[in-house]
Amino acid sequence: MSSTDIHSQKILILDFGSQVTQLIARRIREQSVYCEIHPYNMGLEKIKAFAPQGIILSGGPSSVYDAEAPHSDAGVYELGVPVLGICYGMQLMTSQLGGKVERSDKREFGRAAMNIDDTTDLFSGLAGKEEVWMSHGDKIEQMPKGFCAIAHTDNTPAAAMKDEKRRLYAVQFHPEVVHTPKGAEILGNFVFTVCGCQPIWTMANFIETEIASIRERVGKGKVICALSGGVDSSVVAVLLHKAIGDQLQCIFVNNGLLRKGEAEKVVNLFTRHFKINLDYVEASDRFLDKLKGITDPEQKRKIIGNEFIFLFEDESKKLGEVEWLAQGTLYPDVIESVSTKGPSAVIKSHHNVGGLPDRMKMKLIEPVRELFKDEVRLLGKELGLPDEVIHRQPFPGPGLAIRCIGEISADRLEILRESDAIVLDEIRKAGLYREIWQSFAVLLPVRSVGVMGDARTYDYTIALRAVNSLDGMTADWVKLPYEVMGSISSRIINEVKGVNRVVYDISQKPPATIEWE
Ligand SMILES: Nc1ncnc2c1ncn2[C@@H]1O[C@H](COP(=O)(O)OP(=O)(O)OP(=O)(O)O)[C@@H](O)[C@H]1O
Ligand SMILES: O=c1[nH]c(=O)c2[nH+]cn([C@@H]3O[C@H](COP(=O)(O)O)[C@@H](O)[C@H]3O)c2[nH]1
Ligand SMILES: NC(=O)CC[C@H](N)C(=O)O
Ligand SMILES: [Mg+2]
Repeated sequence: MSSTDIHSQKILILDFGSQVTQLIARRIREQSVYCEIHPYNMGLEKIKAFAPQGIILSGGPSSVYDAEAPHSDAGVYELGVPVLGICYGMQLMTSQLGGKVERSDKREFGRAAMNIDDTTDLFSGLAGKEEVWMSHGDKIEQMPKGFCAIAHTDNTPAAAMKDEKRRLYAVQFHPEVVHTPKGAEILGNFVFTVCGCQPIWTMANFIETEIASIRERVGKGKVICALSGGVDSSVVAVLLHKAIGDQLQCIFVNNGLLRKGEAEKVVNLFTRHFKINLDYVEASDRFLDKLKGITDPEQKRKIIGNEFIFLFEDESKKLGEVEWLAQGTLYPDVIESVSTKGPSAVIKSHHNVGGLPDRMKMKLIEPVRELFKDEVRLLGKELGLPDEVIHRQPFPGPGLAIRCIGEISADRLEILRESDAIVLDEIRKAGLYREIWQSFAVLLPVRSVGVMGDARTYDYTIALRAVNSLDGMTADWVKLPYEVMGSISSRIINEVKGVNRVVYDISQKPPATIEWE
């Protein structure tokens, strides 16, 4: 093991269903302290076993006085570990420790000016007045015994409170959102000053620890990694290669649904630059044959997902006994599967190599399952991956199939692939590529009339989609400059045979989704 055990210090966040709980984790990790989010009802024994240096109770939509209000084990206040309650977390702490919470007649939503009455610990280094973000309709009517207010607003006499002896702290505002400019400092004060953590959770330490743990688990065994050239699987591949060298076998599948030039780029980078064992599997016909005549989006997704599985089974048989499968599972995937919100409706079956291990009976290696996307990007940088890969916009596993609305054929895919290349080229030229979460073309089955060189055309329509998002869960369309839209449109219509019209998709997610299928 490495000299610094990066998990020796950690903060536990108990989630009460706030939309911004993930941001608490982000703000703490950014300060090089490890933390994990768990559901609010995590048992006390489990909490003790986790051995956190501090516990944070998140916000949430409920009111503590409701019959159904979520409660965590009140034993958390007796562990001798500092606790910070945020919004609902403050209200819960108040009610569990004998104070009073009531519905307020003056709700506070948005920015508020907060007067700080005590700058010794939680607000150390802050001015007398700071801007904070409030979002609550309940208020602390009476603080529990032992507590004193350490900040107030015009509306809220106890905007923050503490019981210094028991090291219990609470804030009514949200320090985790950017609209609280000093929020990160406040969380830093809690983590460093109150909990006594050290900033040891760095990417360099992370790599060292992961490499040691991968070596220990895998021994002399072989590992297969499905590599798409996207950030997640690329980072996993390079990390594994550092740990176990030639015991790693990557598999890259050309399913005929890739973007222009993609296959060449991926193969080049990994075989020439990183010298990683890479099986390039040309499977375009196999996928496109199965997709012939299929127009239903879910059917397309299922066919592609299944075909990936069959193909990996075939490939792994060729490699003999392979015990391990590496995946690029990220932390949001993990959090979502344990969220307090309960099972959500299936909107789309995301093609998922996650279906693979059960059937193949392989054991999983998921080195980035603790990380957020931008942390994976930092890791990629630390591992020496080129910027081009690190900042690549996400590309879905089913690829162009779910952007080719209606029937998929080699001809229609070619129209889409060429149009997509133009979109990305123009977006890059305008210097917008990195600022945008995803930008791409969608080929519609709609044909319309045009006139080109005095002749009538009856051709397809391309929809242009560009969205910004933090995590793909919600998204907004990008206000692209008119000139950029103009040049994309005229280049596609002029250069791609079969298209005579370009439209721009101006829908948000929700209610729309990012991909059209
Ligand atoms: N063409 C492919 N060949 C081999 N594996 C693939 C291919 N496409 C997808 N996969 C596998 O499916 C996983 C999920 O794809 P996903 O798009 O979510 O992640 P990614 O491609 O690694 O990163 P990004 O989200 O940035 O595109 C990948 O990590 C990879 O293991
Ligand atoms: O690996 C993937 N396999 C899939 O089947 C898949 N479907 C959507 N996406 C990506 O997920 C994000 C959200 O997409 P939607 O708003 O369309 O659901 C966006 O970033 C999409 O590109 C996928 N990624
Ligand atoms: N953001 C929150 O945690 C809100 C908590 C509580 N429901 C209130 O409105 O006061
Ligand atoms: Mg991808």
